[in-house]
Amino acid sequence: MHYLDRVIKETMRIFPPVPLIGREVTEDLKLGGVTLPKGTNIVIGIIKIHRNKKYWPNPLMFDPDRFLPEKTKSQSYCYMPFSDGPRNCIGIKYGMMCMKVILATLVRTFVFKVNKSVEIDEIKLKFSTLLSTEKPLKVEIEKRNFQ
Ligand code: HEM
Repeated sequence: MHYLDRVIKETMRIFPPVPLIGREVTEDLKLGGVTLPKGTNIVIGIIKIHRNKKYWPNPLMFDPDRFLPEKTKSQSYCYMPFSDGPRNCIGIKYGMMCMKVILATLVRTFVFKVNKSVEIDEIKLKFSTLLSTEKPLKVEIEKRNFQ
């Protein structure tokens, strides 16, 4: 389950289900040489942060070991699929638990195959409240044979 945990985290780094969040600036905020006046509406690009090579070397390489316990200490705000701060997701633990149970059940029951693999940088994304792909990604599913 530890490896599955890292696989899910790495998947949500490259493909965060909630790619953007909005906030209102409640007081004048100096940020990188500009001042955002109180009342400004801002969009925080979670997906942009998750794919920024300053924080994630070779960002489009799928590497669950980025989330090994000894490597995760300094990442904090570079990784926030569930947002962060006082209004972050209240369903983090439940959401993680559901994803692990569902994935473990699917992998135990079925074999997943692709005819043609697609590179991560070739996957065109649609940005909305929730992230999705522009075109469906096709996967063949067969019942696993336990004999
Ligand atoms: C993979 C699963 C999930 C992801 C990626 C996710 C992501 C997020 C994100 C990014 C936010 C912050 C939105 C913002 O700041 O504007 C949020 C808020 C929230 N999430 Fe989730 N969520 C997940 C599952 C769940 C589940 C399972 C529940 C409930 C059982 C839940 C309940 C909530 C609630 C109530 C808020 C609003 C919190 C507030 O405004 O104080 N989420 N979620």
